[in-house]
Amino acid sequence: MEKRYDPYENVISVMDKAMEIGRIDKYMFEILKNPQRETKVYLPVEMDDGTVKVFEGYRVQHSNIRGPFKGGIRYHQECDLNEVKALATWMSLKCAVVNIPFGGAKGGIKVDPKTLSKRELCRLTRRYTYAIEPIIGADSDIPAPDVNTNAQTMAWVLDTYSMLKGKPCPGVVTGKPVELGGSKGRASATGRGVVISAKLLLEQEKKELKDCRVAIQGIGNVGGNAARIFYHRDAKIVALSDVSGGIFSEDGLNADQVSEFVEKGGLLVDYHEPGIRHITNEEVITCDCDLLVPAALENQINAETAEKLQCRYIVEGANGPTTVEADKILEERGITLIPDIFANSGGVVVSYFEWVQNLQELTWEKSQVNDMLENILSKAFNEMLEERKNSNCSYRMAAYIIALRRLIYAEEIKGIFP
Ligand SMILES: NC(=O)C1=CN([C@@H]2O[C@H](COP(=O)(O)OP(=O)(O)OC[C@H]3O[C@@H](n4cnc5c(N)ncnc54)[C@H](O)[C@@H]3O)[C@@H](O)[C@H]2O)C=CC1
Ligand SMILES: O=C(O)CCC(=O)C(=O)O
Repeated sequence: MEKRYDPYENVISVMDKAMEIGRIDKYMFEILKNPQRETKVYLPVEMDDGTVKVFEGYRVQHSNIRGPFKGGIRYHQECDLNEVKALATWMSLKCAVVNIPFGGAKGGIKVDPKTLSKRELCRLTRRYTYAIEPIIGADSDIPAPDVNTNAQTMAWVLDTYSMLKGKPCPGVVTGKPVELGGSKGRASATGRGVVISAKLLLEQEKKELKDCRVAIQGIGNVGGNAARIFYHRDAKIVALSDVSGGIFSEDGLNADQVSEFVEKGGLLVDYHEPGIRHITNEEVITCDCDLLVPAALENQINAETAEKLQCRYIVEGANGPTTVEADKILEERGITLIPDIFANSGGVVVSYFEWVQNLQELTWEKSQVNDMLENILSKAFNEMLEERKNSNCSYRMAAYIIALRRLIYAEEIKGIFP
């Protein structure tokens, strides 16, 4: 029986194992285990009916050893400090494995955004920005979108922060609308990175995307963009899901059509088309496919579901979708997995490009952004392959070993004491 899932315990336990496999001295582990700063804020917000509700918000800054803190903001009813700590730690590891000059952070608010009007969400976002304003900034900590937040949310953060500073500060957030200094290609970057990861993995296996039957859990920013790109590269999308459930078609789904329906506010439970059948979210994870992309929340591939998987490959679009117990089962069952800290890094890589464009007051073309993203991911993938050979380990262990070595080296040369 699997014990209660704790995302922070999960990431610490994977770090521990990677240090052993990579023969990394553990004297720095205590530092990396703990975030540099945890901030909790209480946010009074006036509701449309005139009542006041107080929401709990967080910003955890795990490490800025390799560059300014960086990471998204999540709105979710189950979000808590522990989850945000795990997400912030994954950000430090992610930026290190693809070798971009950022540290790791994450923010969140415990709220179900579906229960708020657009004006209430705007007021909540502005209040949160006001509360964390002293600890964010283009040279200190740069938020971005995550679950249930998007370019509109980032526009509100940017506007509130700029008002407080008395000048436009585009570099304080990434993933903002292109019209406000966002980068072309950022909205689809995480999904694009997932597809690039799948392509790089399949090349190792002497296979191609066009021969692949893909199932994707979550059709939001990451899953929806990945689905469209897979579809346009001739992979067959057999299953897609959102919070309401999943749809399956042996002949393949038209990802453009389904995404358009979802982008207009539709739920998949209401999506109907000849030849599709409705399935549960667990059935999406365990359906008959070659490649599974979890792109929703943590703890989806656990000891229970891992035994039932029918896929051959997993590319983790979500952060932390797989538990430590499940990882063991996947290895025993010969299911190959590209880990979140590499597979979903496309978002933060293009966030880095956005930040560089903002600081230099430049705008780059989408083709340039996409080419640079592919170059960074290909280089980091080759480093993972090399480490896999040297340490005779999984892709997850290889990614963690590379990231931990980089973080520890930066700690060492900086020196611990001021
Ligand atoms: N947005 C980004 O750039 C990045 C996001 N990620 C990670 O990717 C994952 C998804 O994030 P986004 O696509 O941005 O979020 P999103 O809010 O745009 O989409 C989330 C999707 O998951 C579905 N979902 C929610 N709860 C679910 C449940 N219990 N079961 C099944 N599906 C459920 C939603 O209906 C939606 O389709 C998260 O783990 C996030 O941390 C990672 C890197 C960057
Ligand atoms: O684009 C970013 O800065 C971070 C995106 C994010 O939150 C993530 O990679 O999990």
